Amino acid sequence: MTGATLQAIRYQRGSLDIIDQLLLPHETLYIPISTLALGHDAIKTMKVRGAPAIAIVAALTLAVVLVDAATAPRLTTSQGAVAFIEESLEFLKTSRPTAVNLFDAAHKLAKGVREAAVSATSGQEIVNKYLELSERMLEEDVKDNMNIGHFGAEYILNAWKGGEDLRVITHCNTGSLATAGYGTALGIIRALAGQKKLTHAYCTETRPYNQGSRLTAYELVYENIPSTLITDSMASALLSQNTGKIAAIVVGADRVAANGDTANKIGTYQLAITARYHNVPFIVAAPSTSVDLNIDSGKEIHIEVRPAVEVTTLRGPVVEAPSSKFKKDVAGTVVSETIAVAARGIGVWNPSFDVTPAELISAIVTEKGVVLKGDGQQFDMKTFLSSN
Ligand SMILES: CSC[C@@H](O)[C@@H](O)C(=O)COP(=O)(O)O
Repeated sequence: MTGATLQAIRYQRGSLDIIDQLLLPHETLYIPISTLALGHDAIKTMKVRGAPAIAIVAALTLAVVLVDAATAPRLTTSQGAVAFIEESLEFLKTSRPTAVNLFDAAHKLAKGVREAAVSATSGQEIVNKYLELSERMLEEDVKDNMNIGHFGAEYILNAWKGGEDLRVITHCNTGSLATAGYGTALGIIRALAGQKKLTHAYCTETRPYNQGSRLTAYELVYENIPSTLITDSMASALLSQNTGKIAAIVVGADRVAANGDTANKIGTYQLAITARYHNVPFIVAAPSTSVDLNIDSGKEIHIEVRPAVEVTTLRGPVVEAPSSKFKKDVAGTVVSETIAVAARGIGVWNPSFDVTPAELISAIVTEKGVVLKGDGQQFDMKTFLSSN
């Protein structure tokens, strides 16, 4: 392990840079996010992605904009500043619909500045409050992930009866690139590897956007964690050929309903089904900011449907080459190559997420601890979160 994890988000007061994840794994390029439009576009086009990272980039985009515009007439009064913050957050919320973290962060930030406005005498006080709240979110996400890593590793090790050879499978990307740092499901893998308890991690390619092969594989290689890439369709074969060696399938979440139903990257549901068939624990790792207590079940989750081009092509730079060899557009921005992999004219369905029923989930690991099913074989996220 290298010790230092990748930093997808670089922030200091007044400036925000993110790794352009569309260029990974071939190019690690930080791009500045200095306006609401750039922040919105970075989330919508998936230059940054992953539920916690989306929320933090949205929150910090507005922090940067507020520092830049601190002397604007609109921000001089506390009411003007609150109105600007609320409008900006509403705009940022339209970037992607499924991960609840964005909505949770926007709600908490708007509530925080509204409360501050009761006694504030200037717009600057409101801006300062916003900066304090949004910067705290960045710090807390890393801490939360480390706790998820700790609790998840402990849960897997306690449940594992298979001896020294402990392997896990993960899906999509839930690591440093998807969060403020360390990661959720990948944080658990990181914690197991750090304790020298992990023999091997398998990551799925995660079509159509390939977060697994492009991002998770990159993080696993970067961290020197013994690992193997499989295509999504190989998971059942892997489980059947490694009976007694796979300790768990560990995934992240974009939204967990009050009953534990979990929306996560498309393909998660079929992994949960195969985990049940092969009697392997299926573990969801997510911060409490991914839990949506406003919805009783996964039926209420809005699933984002993304452009057909993600399915009909393989995106991303196609050759490993120094940045000078990448195509650039007129503005000098690196442009990804695209390879068509489908017959022209075919119809496409591209839901970005699916919902795994709570019934198929063994445990939900949060920063507050591990949520297990009660006597009725059901999760009660509300009771767990209010009592921990
Ligand atoms: C810690 S990230 C958890 C999830 O957000 C992750 O598994 C996922 O589904 C990401 O989807 P993406 O479409 O890449 O934003």
